[in-house]
Amino acid sequence: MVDLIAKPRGRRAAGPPPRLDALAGYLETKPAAALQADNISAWFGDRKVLDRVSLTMPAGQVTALIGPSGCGKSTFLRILNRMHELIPIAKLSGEVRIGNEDIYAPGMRVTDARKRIGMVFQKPNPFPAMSIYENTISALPLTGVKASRAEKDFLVEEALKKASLWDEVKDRLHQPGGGLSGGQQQRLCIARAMALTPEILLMDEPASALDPSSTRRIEDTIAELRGEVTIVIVTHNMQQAHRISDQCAFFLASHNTPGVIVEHGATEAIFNAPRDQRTEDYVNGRFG
Ligand SMILES: Nc1ncnc2c1ncn2[C@@H]1O[C@H](COP(=O)(O)OP(=O)(O)OP(=O)(O)O)[C@@H](O)[C@H]1O
Repeated sequence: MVDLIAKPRGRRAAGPPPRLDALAGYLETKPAAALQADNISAWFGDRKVLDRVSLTMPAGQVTALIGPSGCGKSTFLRILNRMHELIPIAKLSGEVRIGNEDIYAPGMRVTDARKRIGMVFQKPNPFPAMSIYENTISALPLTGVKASRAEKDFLVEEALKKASLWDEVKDRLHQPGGGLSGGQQQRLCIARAMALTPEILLMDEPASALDPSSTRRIEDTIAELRGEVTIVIVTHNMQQAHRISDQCAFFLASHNTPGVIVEHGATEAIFNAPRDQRTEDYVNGRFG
């Protein structure tokens, strides 16, 4: 019997926790992992949209991918969790590693990569008729874990707390996820991703469909998750990139050439002392 209480990770639910034997391997300490992309090129059919992009996304940090529309940010993000390969005409070359593990290695199953790399999309996409509770743990079957009711209760509370949603929904966990506001639905999607205890969380413009106060809640949630999970976020909002990220990568695809990273580095340097004129122009809103 494994007692998980001895090895907590993140914030824990209040009250006496249940024994969590079924979740032992699941909840055990998994520190945030670095993500490394090397020489990533991508195509849709014959059209090359990314050209030899390399980027280190340090463990526990927030990396923002910025750049004008169509320069390949979302494509790059989808390559990081093997979603690109779902598109029939899509191809790619290069390597993506979590720690030392190549997520495209022949032995690595897509589901294994997805368990370690959560994703949140631009439009909140909870299952609308499914309860908040069931939404939160809807990806649990992917893990093969057979959790007891008490274990599920624990996991739901834990994940909703990580997504800063618990206090707002704890009294209506069995109501439909579709009944939440847009911002709450997006935090439910973050909870659903965090319920898989990922090492990496990818976010594709997670606040672009939300009002300013919901956007702020998402940013606060990202700040809370920093350190516990490695976050890679695509955003068009330069103030947001500045507020929430530790480092930025500026993507650009000029004159129908494939997207490249023009410059990357610490967020303060990208905003206050960029090396490339194009970066300076972009972060100051002169194009894009
Ligand atoms: N499914 C697809 N089929 C064909 N081409 C695609 C597909 N998805 C994206 N593209 C093309 O790949 C290029 C990069 O698109 P991508 O969505 O990655 O850019 P982006 O920087 O994320 O843009 P945005 O900021 O507007 O979301 C674009 O030229 C786009 O038209």
